[in-house]
Amino acid sequence: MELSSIWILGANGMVILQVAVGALVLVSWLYLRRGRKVEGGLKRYDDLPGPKEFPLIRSLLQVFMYKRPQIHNLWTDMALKYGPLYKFRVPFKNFVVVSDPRLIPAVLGRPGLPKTQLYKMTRTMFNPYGIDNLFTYISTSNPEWKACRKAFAKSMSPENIRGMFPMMRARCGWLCEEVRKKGPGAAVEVQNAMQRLALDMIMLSAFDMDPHAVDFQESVILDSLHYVFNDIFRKMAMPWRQLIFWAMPWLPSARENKGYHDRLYAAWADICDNVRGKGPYSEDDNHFYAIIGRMAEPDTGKLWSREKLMAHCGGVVVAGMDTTAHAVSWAMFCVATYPGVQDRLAAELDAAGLLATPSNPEPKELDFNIMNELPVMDAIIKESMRMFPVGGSGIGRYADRDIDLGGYLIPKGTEVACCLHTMQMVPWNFPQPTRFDLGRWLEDADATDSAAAASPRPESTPAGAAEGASSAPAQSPSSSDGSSGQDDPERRTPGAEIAVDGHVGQESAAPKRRRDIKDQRGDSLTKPYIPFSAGPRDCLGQRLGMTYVYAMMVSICGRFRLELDPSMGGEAGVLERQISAFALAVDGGLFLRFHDRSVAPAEQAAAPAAAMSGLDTLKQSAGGSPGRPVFNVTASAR
Ligand code: HEM
Repeated sequence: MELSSIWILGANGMVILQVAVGALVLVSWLYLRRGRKVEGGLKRYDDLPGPKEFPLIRSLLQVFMYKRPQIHNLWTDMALKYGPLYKFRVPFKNFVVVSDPRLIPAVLGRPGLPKTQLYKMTRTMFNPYGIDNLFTYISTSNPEWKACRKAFAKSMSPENIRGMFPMMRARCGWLCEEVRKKGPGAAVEVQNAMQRLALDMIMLSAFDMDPHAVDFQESVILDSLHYVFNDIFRKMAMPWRQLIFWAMPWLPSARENKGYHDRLYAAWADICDNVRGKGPYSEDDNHFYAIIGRMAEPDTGKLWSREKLMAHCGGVVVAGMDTTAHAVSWAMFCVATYPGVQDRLAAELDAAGLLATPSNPEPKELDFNIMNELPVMDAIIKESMRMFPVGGSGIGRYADRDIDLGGYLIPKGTEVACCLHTMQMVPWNFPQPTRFDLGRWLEDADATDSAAAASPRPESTPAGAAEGASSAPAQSPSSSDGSSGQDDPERRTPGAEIAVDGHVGQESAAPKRRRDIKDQRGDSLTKPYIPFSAGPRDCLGQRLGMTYVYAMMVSICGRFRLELDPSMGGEAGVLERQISAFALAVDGGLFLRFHDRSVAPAEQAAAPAAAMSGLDTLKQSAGGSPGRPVFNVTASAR
């Protein structure tokens, strides 16, 4: 203000002016604040941070401009920018994306939120009648979901899984023999190979049926599933696709679509007939096929219809097969790629007698209990499931009422994404999240030696972190919990009798699991490590799945030294080709070279390069997204 004005106003006038300005500022602030509050003292959804919006299309442009199949990376990149709770709007749909573990109970806990209706679209994978299965029931208040969940859980007891273990071991050994036959250094598309192994294991475990997928027979299930997965994603993006097929069934694409679906339904129906054929079952038979074969309608007491059985049998196969296969594939990728990891693992397996060498070509037979004594393996599996959670862009929930999330009123109808990848790959939950760091899971400091920088993504802390509860969640070092009881970290590792600080019988310098895993208990739903999801809809088969993963990893890593095939373009090439399909996968296949540890390096060098055959993948020629593997074993080499 100029001196002349002071002179005009005088000293008192200046004071009055200052008070007036101050009052104006205060009143405006109070007014604005009042405008931002809604009933109950909550802030408005509109006030959440989030990406730029345009008229009509809102943030749709960001989705199209992003590498579309990498939706998990889009969620994570935005979380790095907008914080642990942000909004994302496209025409007719409002989203919030949550990566603050303290908000998990409100989303995934009890009562939590129902699943998004998108899950219903996966029903076409299992039957043409729109019948639900455990995975597609929307609400936990549905009595059918409750009854199934309770009944099926009995088949996942540690005793049952222990009983299945010899089968798992044999099947893993069988796969290793097939790979050995290819010769030293064979390049194997591991996603396909692990799907074959996992399909055999889940079919044998659940139904006592042997699809012989590891010996590379044609598999209708694998062949059709790939097409059907893609079809579901396409229908989500283009809802009119179904209408076109329905209205014009003579179109070649419509006929192809029907053909794939019909073949898959026939496979599920075959399983149902097998289940029925083995019955009737006694009440104390807790095999999965017996439990499902006894399931009856509560009102009539009649056994489930064939159609309903189809929905549930197919559901278990798909839920168990694809997840397990991709979890193992990612773990193998980590072993092959991150420096020092393979050597540490080899030392641990060697000490346990589980490593093949030229002088000891057949390692000790894998024992169910020994898996609890391999902390490095344990850490590798956990860390790979942190960085590459197969449920990548899930978990989708839906606000069926107005809810309070982190102090914001989220209106009814909002889609609530609890993206596992985001939750596990942001620095406020895991410091240096793109670093493959065994030290997160082991007590010894050396573990961090086997870490490596992994991703081109910046590791910034959130700029626009939502106010209130979501700005800086507690860091969590290690394993998750959930509410089903199965995912207690101690029990999730195979075998009920895990030694948490275990590595029994080794000298004190040996690595140990972190003791603080125990501290996680009692606070189960607020940990950011949730590769099996959390709460009442967490993974029913996580104990079984982890046992598969351990058995596969120990068998394969004990017999082969893994190397990322040069055609993959190194770690960056693989990360670039990640896609959020039904599970987090590598587009076009993940090729690793398998070097037989029982063959001396000099002999390996002299041996002819392996011809790739049944273990390979081809580019999908029709129906699927280009570059995705097909599972046709008759396919020739890439
Ligand atoms: C390493 C292996 C596995 C991983 C990482 C995994 C992960 C998951 C995740 C993240 C979910 C929650 C999905 C969602 O809400 O969208 C889930 C659900 C489920 N999983 Fe798994 N899974 C694995 C193995 C298995 C196996 C072997 C089985 C079967 C026998 C199985 C059966 C199920 C079922 C039935 C559900 C739905 C449960 C419900 O909604 O009540 N999973 N799994």
